[in-house]
Amino acid sequence: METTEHKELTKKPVEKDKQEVIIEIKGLKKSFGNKQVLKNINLRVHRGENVVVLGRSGQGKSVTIQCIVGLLTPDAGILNVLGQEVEKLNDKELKELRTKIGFLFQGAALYDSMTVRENMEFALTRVLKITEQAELDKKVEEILESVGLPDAAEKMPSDLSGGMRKRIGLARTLIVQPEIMLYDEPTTGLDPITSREISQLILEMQKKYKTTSIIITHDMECAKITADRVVIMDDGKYVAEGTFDELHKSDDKFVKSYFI
Ligand SMILES: Nc1ncnc2c1ncn2[C@@H]1O[C@H](COP(=O)(O)OP(=O)(O)OP(=O)(O)O)[C@@H](O)[C@H]1O
Repeated sequence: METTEHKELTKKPVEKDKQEVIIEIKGLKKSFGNKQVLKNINLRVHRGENVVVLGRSGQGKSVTIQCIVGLLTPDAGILNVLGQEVEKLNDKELKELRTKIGFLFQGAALYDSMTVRENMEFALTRVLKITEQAELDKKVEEILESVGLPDAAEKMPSDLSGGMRKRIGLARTLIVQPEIMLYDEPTTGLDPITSREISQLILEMQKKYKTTSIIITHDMECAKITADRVVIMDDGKYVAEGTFDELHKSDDKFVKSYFI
């Protein structure tokens, strides 16, 4: 397995009041038929912050991030992303906003018929409109180095292990320099050691590329490694919020149940 050693990074507490708000969600509601999934979601994410969202299955964590990128339309509430109200954007503006947001969903979403290099170059030409080969080569080399797979450029996605696919998926997302990263269960399906490496890599990439991230996970080690702040979602609302350590020490029975 190709891996690199990732040194433990220390997290400095984010001085929230001094930081620009990058994502602001107020009173978000969303129903499907007669099922109200989001009842009242309120969240502010500051520049450079990693916010982890915990919650049982089917609580609407993924629905929330789909609303953030305008893939789902909320029934009520305000969603402000990078200073723009998502609901008020036309198709062109929404497309433009999405180029500033990277997604890492459960399947790493690589094109299987393209090599790793072609996957990266495709993203670069499509989003950043880079066409000069020397610049493409430089960016591909740099990002593969960053994710610890400098020799993977000519490989096909089918030749990669699950952990390597996640790294390459992360590289393909980060290569276009998104301001916001949205991770939906980035460590699902990986063994504990690879999961830890991916969590460490998410933290490392946040520091290096200064992205602002929302990370949905059921993996408590991922939460511990990556989170500046953790929110817990239940019954369509965020019911607890704090640093990982604050929530870990909570006396609240419901919050405690996540840390057993
Ligand atoms: N497009 C849709 N149409 C109808 N129902 C949907 C749609 N998207 C999500 N839902 C429903 O909304 C609820 C919340 O789904 P969501 O995927 O956000 O949960 P989650 O908290 O992310 O769960 P998990 O941790 O299992 O991924 C589920 O009951 C799901 O079936």
